[in-house]
Amino acid sequence: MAGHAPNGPHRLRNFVAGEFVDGGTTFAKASPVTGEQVFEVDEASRSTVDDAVAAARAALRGPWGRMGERERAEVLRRVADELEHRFDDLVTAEVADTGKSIAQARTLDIPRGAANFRAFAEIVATAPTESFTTVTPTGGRALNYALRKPVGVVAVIVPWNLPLLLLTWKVAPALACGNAVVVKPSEETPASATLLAEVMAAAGVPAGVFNLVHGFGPDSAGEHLTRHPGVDAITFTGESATGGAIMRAAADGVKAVSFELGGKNAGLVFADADLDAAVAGSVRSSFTNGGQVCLCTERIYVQRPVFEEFTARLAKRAGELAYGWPTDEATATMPLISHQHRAKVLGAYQLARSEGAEVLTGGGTPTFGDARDGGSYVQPTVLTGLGPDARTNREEIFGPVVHVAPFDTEDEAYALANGTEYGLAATVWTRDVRVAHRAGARLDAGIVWVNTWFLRDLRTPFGGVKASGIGREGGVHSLNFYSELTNVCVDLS
Ligand SMILES: NC(=O)c1ccc[n+]([C@@H]2O[C@H](COP(=O)([O-])OP(=O)(O)OC[C@H]3O[C@@H](n4cnc5c(N)ncnc54)[C@H](O)[C@@H]3O)[C@@H](O)[C@H]2O)c1
Ligand SMILES: O=C/C=C/C=C(\O)C(=O)O
Repeated sequence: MAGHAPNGPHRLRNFVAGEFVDGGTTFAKASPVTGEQVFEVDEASRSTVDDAVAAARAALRGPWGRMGERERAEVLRRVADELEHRFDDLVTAEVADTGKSIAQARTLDIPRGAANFRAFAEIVATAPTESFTTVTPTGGRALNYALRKPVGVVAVIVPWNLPLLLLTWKVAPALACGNAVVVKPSEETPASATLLAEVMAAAGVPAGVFNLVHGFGPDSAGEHLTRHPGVDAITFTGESATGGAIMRAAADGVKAVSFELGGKNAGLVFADADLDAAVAGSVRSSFTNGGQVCLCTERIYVQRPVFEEFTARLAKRAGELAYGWPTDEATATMPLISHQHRAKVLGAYQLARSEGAEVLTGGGTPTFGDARDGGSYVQPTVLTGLGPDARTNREEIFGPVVHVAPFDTEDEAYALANGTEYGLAATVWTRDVRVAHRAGARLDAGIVWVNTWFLRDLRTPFGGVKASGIGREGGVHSLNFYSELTNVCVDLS
């Protein structure tokens, strides 16, 4: 990001009321690839968070608050244009923060940023509201219709795995509905969010509509923001335990929350499946982004007649995933986000062994003989041999690891898949259309993919059941969270 004034090389500031501002203290952001510092980040103090919330409130009283839906949609399209204009800078920022491959950042993360703004420009401009004609007690008529109004100041708190994608997935509908936002990206991924602030300014988004505060969770910008009395609603993506902490913080102000949380997602491979597609799809669903996608598969259940073949092929493919620098086009792996997260994932590998798992491939760390040995890499890992009650099969690991086990009947497959506290996504591989539809009905998950994974239509409901979330975002569901409906009842008699 060198040379992009006003941030300057390696220094990432907060963005409040249309200006980049210091935080008082700074923290270091390290590269997951080498462990070396890549950015110095200004941590927002409590008073910076106060200023950001006040700026957002003021913006609601300004021109932004008087714009109609179509005008806001036009602003969103300009933001998308500007994101595309800054495409290469955003790719560089995302790769620097996460160590993900440049090929993935170019094809998934950054294009989805612009797509989120274009999608919600369209959705907000076309979504209808309800209207009912009512018979009054005297036999006359009354007309009811609902008006969408902004919720107000929305706090947006997001994690580090798909930084720009997940941030814009919330900012775009929040702005589409006329809110002002204060966003707090993960302390691990401050860079693309800082560029988004520059994009907002360049696209002519009025000052104060988009504010950015950097920092950590507890006793830092995250907690200051979620406890702030000036915040009207909180939208959060991250771990289920953090969701609990934020819910407690939100309780005092009785703030609306929308939560997209953790997962322990199952893949089901039926014996009639196209096995080539099931293997290739399961490699994607287990190892994309280093397994650091909330939707990633960490448990695969395979119908017994194809269990041996599927498992051998999956393990072979996992062992062949190419290491490389993020800039190498062929790179298919990536480091975990930090040494701390790597310690957690290696602890899970160790736990699996102590529970009696057989390690079919991986299970440790690679060595490179170069600067990457200072990074946070682990080997893609395939495990087998554990029962459904093993902690390895119940607790989210959030790394490139999957456990494979056999099943016999369809009923057993659903019981195994549903046997965790989580319920975000499931992936089903079958050629039987009846099984496909039954799986959709029987799986306790917010999203069921059949013969595919992570295929997204931004109009569809997205979220999790059980510990995987509260509420749905996507399409009109996002509009429902980011706006308040006022029902107007006019007696016509
Ligand atoms: N369901 C989904 O759509 C989805 C998407 C992506 C990631 N995730 C989940 O996110 C997790 C990985 O991300 P992570 O490690 O960054 O999650 P995390 O919960 O540790 O952190 C997420 C964000 O919350 C902030 N935070 C932490 N504690 C806070 C507090 N007490 N108050 C306010 N803010 C606080 C962090 O600084 C960060 O910005 C995994 O569990 C993954 O499944 C879920
Ligand atoms: O890591 C979680 C990925 C979430 C993906 C989305 O929120 C999305 O595709 O909109």
